[in-house]
Amino acid sequence: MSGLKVSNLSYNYGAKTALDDVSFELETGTFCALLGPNGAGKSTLFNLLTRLLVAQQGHIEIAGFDIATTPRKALERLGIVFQQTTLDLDLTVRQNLSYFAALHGISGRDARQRIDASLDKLGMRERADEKARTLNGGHKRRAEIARALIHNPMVLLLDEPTVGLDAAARSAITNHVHELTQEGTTILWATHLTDEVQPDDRLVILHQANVLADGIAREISGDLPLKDRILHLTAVPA
Ligand SMILES: Nc1ncnc2c1ncn2[C@@H]1O[C@H](COP(=O)(O)OP(=O)(O)OP(=O)(O)O)[C@@H](O)[C@H]1O
Repeated sequence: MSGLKVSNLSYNYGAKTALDDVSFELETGTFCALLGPNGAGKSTLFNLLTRLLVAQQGHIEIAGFDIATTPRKALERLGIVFQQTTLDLDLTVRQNLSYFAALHGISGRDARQRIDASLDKLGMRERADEKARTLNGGHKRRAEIARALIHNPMVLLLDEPTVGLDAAARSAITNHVHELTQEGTTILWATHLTDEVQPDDRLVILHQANVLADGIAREISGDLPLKDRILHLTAVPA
């Protein structure tokens, strides 16, 4: 079954083409890294996937629902972690998640159970009653990812979720997010850091509005380290 399907997607800002006939499809439970240098079109793609922008050409299906013709059904199945932190720093982790659950019409015991389950998935249950302000950067991100899981999305988008974090925090987060695929969650992880891509990950490389490569990371790398392969493909440091 298809988790996320992007077909012939194009988007222009006036004369500037940000995406040009972009297509890829992720089976349910796939972890896909979306790699691209600055300006490749990653933010535009994410804005189209979340319907902040409306596609001028092409189609997007989330868990089988077309975002243009069945937007509510499609967006209900989508979770998103933005690049900038959106936690309320004066609330505890649990309060942040409760607020989000309420926005989705989830309350009472159901909300408590979902919050605990989401925090467990990110190894954050013991931090539930700490104020978001007191968390380090890695734990803040983990709390945000847990929050994005409360409504059990089938597809989770993460926009450069590890920016500014140290190597240990980055690795903890990438490992937790990889584990989510075991329950069938489809992940699209935008990054410009090749060391966040694991050899068995699906990898889509975006460059100058086009899909430059799409496949399993180890196969795209071939006999070169991934960083060098991308340099070779784009002639731009990744
Ligand atoms: N509002 C806009 N008006 C005009 N051009 C834009 C606008 N937003 C983005 N662009 C251009 O579209 C192209 C793709 O931009 P986009 O932000 O999607 O890339 P990106 O891969 O997300 O880059 P970054 O990592 O720097 O955010 C770039 O050339 C950018 O300059």
